[in-house]
Amino acid sequence: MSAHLNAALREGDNPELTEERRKATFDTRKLADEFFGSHLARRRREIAKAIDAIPELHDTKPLPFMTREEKVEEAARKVFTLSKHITDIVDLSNNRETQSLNEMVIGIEGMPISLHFAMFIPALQGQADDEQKREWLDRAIRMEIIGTYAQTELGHGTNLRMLETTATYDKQNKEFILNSPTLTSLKWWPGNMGKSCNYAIVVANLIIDDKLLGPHSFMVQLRDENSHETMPNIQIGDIGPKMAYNSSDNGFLKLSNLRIPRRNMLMKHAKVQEDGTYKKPPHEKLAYSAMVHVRSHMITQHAMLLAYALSISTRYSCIRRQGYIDPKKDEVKVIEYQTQQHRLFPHIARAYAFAFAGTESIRKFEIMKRSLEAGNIELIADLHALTSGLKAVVTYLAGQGIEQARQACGGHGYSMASYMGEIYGVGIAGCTYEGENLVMMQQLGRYLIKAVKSVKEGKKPTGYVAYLAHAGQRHSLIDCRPNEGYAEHIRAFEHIARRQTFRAAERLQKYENSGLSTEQAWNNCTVELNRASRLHTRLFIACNFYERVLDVEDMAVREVLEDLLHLHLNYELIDIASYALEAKKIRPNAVSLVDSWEITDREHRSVLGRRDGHVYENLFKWAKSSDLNQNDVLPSHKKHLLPMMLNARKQSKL
Ligand SMILES: CCCCCCCCC/C=C/C(=O)SCCNC(=O)CCNC(=O)[C@H](O)C(C)(C)COP(=O)(O)OP(=O)(O)OC[C@H]1O[C@@H](n2cnc3c(N)ncnc32)[C@H](O)[C@@H]1OP(=O)(O)O
Ligand SMILES: Cc1cc2nc3c(=O)[nH]c(=O)nc-3n(C[C@H](O)[C@H](O)[C@H](O)COP(=O)(O)OP(=O)(O)OC[C@H]3O[C@@H](n4cnc5c(N)ncnc54)[C@H](O)[C@@H]3O)c2cc1C
Repeated sequence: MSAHLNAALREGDNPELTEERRKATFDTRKLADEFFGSHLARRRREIAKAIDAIPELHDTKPLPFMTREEKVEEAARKVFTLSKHITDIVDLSNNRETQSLNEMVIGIEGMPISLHFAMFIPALQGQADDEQKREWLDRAIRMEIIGTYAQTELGHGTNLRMLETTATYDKQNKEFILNSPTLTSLKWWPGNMGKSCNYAIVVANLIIDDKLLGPHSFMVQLRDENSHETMPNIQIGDIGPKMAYNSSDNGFLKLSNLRIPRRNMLMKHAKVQEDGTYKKPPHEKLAYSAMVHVRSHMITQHAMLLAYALSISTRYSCIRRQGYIDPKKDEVKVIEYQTQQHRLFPHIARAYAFAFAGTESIRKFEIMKRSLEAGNIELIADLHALTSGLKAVVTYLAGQGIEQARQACGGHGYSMASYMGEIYGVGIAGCTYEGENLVMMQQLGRYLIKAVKSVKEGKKPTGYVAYLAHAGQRHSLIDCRPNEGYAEHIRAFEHIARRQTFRAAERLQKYENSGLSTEQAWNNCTVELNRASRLHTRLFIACNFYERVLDVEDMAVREVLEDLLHLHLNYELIDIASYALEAKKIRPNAVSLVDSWEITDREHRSVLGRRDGHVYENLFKWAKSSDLNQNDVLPSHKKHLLPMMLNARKQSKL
């Protein structure tokens, strides 16, 4: 078959999909280059090819058929196999390459070293001093040790000021005594802490001479490096099955006056001298750096989860024929229904918008990290505000999009053969971890209120809040391209976001003037404030999408991205209205838009989303491979239900 715009075109595919792919108006590889960045797009193809050639990296059976224990073992088996090949396949220092490898081989259900790479190593990089990096970071990168990040407790996850785990400095012995004083102080949730990790960075309240100094990070050995048995003064275990992520052993940890050397407190920022002298960090929140790191990387990850769901659903919508538009003709592909298009296409636009926003948030994080290395803490507040809002808005909207994509698949979308249940379960976990969304929105709310206050003092706001300036001084976020198409949409968006932020600020001021305490006044308007934070963040996403599209050189790719941008801006602005015209324009490119994500069957693990479109025959094959079908009569049936029925028949004959 001649080289085609849609690189997914293959001999032998379901003709329904082939027909769709022939409609492509752009080169899907060029769009993949825009979505991932050309380097990562190329590397993902190379990684996928490398994995194809290593059978022991493939799923031994579909994950949904595995028990929890089998899942944990399968993930561990693959991690072990990967450790023998990983340096031939990826650049270990490239977070997005390792993330792609992880998602293609292990999948999204978690694995014994996900927290190791997601938080343990970043926390060491951000908070260990040079000597501590030499002692632990190098070993962690070589995977000689496996770590996690243990901050959340049974009783507290959001309110870090109230964490109960204590780290009391014993000057005499130059040691910290770590203790879980209450049941609610048990560390609870940390990924891979139950069974897999042998180290953890434990966040505990530092106490020196009875003075409480707040949360600090401590390196704690959980298990013997050789026997992997639990260390003395430690009780540890798995917290049990979750809604999803069940290849991960999220754990609990009880510390009983465990003694660790003074040098086990991470001392890049805050320090404790041998005599107990405490040196404050240059910024109190530097200890929170690992969370900001994950939040800045979650945006692209959740854009990818949304892309998984939409790839599955859009391809399936083009092979599924159901019902008629013209009763005199054949049953139509469900993608032809306006309602199906409005269910999918705005979320396809969002997946691109979120991916572009995510690239920007990672870029901003790297800039902040470099300026921090140079001793400059100025960018911390801006990045915290940006990543708090993006993490909350993108995880929530991506979750909504995944669920719409599932529903668009009808009954088969509800089968785990679609894999949608897992994608959704992992997607919405992001609404909770790394800071519950409504709480993170309030962090951005604080930032916006401060911006309004400075505008009212006559100062000119800059950066992402420039649009809050008074008319006349007003700066639009798209000032560098004021007259391009859609600029009016952006200005309308800025107007709505500005109005909401000032409305929330005025309401806060009114409550404060009425004599309410700051906290009470704040609580009374958090709904308005969160609305302002949501609009501010969605404005950022829209502006970033606008800028990215206008930078695209390939005209065919730029045209389809402009179609998506137009749909996105209208959808965002009206929020619920549908735009048939735009949807029609996108319709011919629907499959090619999702093919451009180049998500392999191995990666999305969905029978419905198969690239070749051969769904029904494979759905039946999938069902037949269920464990439950291995015996004609289930052993458990023989043990329980059969005797029950035989007894019932005996009884009825008496
Ligand atoms: C799919 C693949 C998956 C890939 C795998 C991913 C796996 C991930 C697994 C999950 C891991 C976890 O969940 S780890 C645990 C995650 N936990 C969390 O995120 C906890 C969330 N809670 C918090 O972060 C905090 O409690 C927070 C809500 C910010 C409130 O903290 P405080 O009370 O200390 O601070 P506040 O009083 O609110 O604010 C005081 C000032 O500090 C600033 N401030 C607060 N936090 C800041 C920060 N991080 N950086 C900079 N500045 C900060 C505020 O802006 C204020 O500035 P001013 O306004 O100027 O005063
Ligand atoms: C899959 C998964 C993996 C995780 N992995 C880790 C890990 O590796 N390491 C780790 O340390 N933790 C981990 N966590 C824990 C996670 O970080 C916390 O669950 C999260 O921070 C939320 O805190 P919480 O559970 O205390 O929720 P809560 O704060 O109890 O939330 C309950 C409700 O209270 C509301 N609420 C709380 N405070 C406020 C407020 N100030 N204003 C308004 N509303 C408020 C919330 O919005 C929410 O609606 C993980 C969690 C999950 C689900």
